[in-house]
Amino acid sequence: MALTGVRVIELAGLAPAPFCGMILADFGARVIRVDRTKVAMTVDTQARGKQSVALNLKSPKAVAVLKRLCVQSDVVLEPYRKGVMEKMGLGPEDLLKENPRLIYARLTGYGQSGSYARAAGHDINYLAMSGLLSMLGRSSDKPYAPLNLVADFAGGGLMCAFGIVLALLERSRSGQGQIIDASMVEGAAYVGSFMWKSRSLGLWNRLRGENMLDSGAPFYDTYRTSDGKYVAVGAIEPQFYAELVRGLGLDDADLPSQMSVSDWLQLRQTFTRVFATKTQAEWGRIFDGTDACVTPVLSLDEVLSHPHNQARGSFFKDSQGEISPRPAPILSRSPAEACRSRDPFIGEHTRAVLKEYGFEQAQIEQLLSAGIIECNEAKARL
Ligand SMILES: C[C@H](CCC[C@H](C)C(=O)SCCNC(=O)CCNC(=O)[C@H](O)C(C)(C)COP(=O)(O)OP(=O)(O)OC[C@H]1O[C@@H](n2cnc3c(N)ncnc32)[C@H](O)[C@@H]1OP(=O)(O)O)[C@H]1CC[C@H]2[C@@H]3[C@H](O)C[C@@H]4C[C@H](O)CC[C@]4(C)[C@H]3C[C@H](O)[C@]12C
Repeated sequence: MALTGVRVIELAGLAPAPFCGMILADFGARVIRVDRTKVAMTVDTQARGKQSVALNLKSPKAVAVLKRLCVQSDVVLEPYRKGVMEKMGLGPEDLLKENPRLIYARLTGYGQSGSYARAAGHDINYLAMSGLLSMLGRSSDKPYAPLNLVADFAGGGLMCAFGIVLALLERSRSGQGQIIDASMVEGAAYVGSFMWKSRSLGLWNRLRGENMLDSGAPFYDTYRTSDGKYVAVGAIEPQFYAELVRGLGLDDADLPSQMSVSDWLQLRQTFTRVFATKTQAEWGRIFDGTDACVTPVLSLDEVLSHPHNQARGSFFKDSQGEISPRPAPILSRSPAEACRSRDPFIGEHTRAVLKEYGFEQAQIEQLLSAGIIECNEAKARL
C-alpha cells in the first residue's frame, strides 16, 4: 500500500483527527492511537486498522513514554487546543529537535495563531468562520450545517491527511520533517474555493437557497416519490434537462424556459406533482441509462445493494456486519485495503507497542503497576 512503513502516533481526538488517522491506516500506515486510561470505551468510531496504547498523560512518566514513541515515528497527529502539547513538553520544537525527520500535524479548528487559536469550537463554528455556512440553507430559512461533513471531515481530517502526505513526499527529497498547522476554518474554506472563484459567473448573486446550485433551481433539487422516498435531480445542461423533461412525460413546449428564474417556482410545482406519481424504483426504471441526471436518494443501508455500487464494491461489510465506504480513491498498483476486523480495545496494544519501541519487560510492568499505562490484551482475547 502507498503508506506502508509510515509510523503514525495519533493522539485520541473527537472526529477530524480520528478520520485523518483512519485514512492513513487504510492506505497502509501503521497508526498507533494514544488513548486515556480509565475510560470505559472510546468515542473514536474511525478506528479502523489502528492500534491502541493507553497512557495517563497527567503523569510525567507517561509523557516520557509518549515522547519516546513520537521521536521514533514518522508522524505525530495531535488534535488538542493550542498549547496543550507544549505544556507537556511535547511541542513540535521539542520533538523535532530529537527527530528532525518528524512530521508534526496539528489539527485544530482555528489554527495555531490568531485571536481564536485557544477557543473551544466544533464543526459548525469553523464552518461559520469559513464563510460557507452563510450560503447553506433553504430559501427564507436560517443557515444549516450539512451534518459535520465540511469542516470536521473535508476541511479537517482529509485536508490534514493531504498535508501529511505532502510532507512525507517532501521529506523524501529533503530528509527534513516539518510542522503542519491544519485549521478547519481554512481547510473548509479551501475546499469551498469554487464559491469565491465562481462569484464572477453570477452563480451566487441571489439570496441563499435561490441560486442554481443551492436548491433554488427546480432542475437541481430533490423530489419526493409516491412511496415516500426521494430522487435527486441534477439536470443542469440543456441536453440533460431535455432528457429530464422527456422522462417526466412532459412537453417542453408547455413549460417555461429552463433558465427563466422567475418561472422556477411554477416549474418546481410541476416537477413536484409529477415525481409524486411514481415510486423511486419506477423512476429508476425510466431514468437509469439516460443522461437526465436523476438518481435515487439512497439511505446508508441501501447503498450496499445498489447495482452500480455493488459492481464496484464501493461499500463493504466488516467482520462486525457494519457497512462502510471503501477507501477512495482507488490506486491501480497500490490500492488501500481497509482492515475488516474489529476496532481495537483501549490499551489493547500497549504492551506490544512499548516492547517494539524498545521498552524492557520490567519497565512495562512498573509503568503498569503505577497506573501510568493500561494494558487490555486480556479483554481482546475474551
Ligand atoms: C460524536 C461527537 C463528536 C462530535 C464532533 C464535533 C461536531 C466536532 O466538531 S469535533 C471537532 C472539535 N474541535 C477540534 O477538534 C479542534 C481542536 N481541539 C479543540 O479545540 C479542543 O480539543 C476541544 C474544544 C475539542 C476540546 O477541548 P478540551 O478542553 O476538552 O480539551 P483540550 O483543551 O484540547 O485539552 C485536552 C486535555 O486532555 C488531556 N489529555 C489528552 N490525552 C490524555 C491522556 N491520554 N491522558 C490524560 N490526559 C489527556 C490533555 O493533557 C489536556 O489536558 P489539559 O486541559 O489539562 O491541558 C462526540 C462528542 C461527545 C461524545 C459523547 C460523550 O463523550 C459522552 C458519551 C461517552 C461514551 O463513551 C460514548 C457515548 C457518548 C454520548 C459520546 C458520543 C459521541 O462520541 C460524542 C457525542
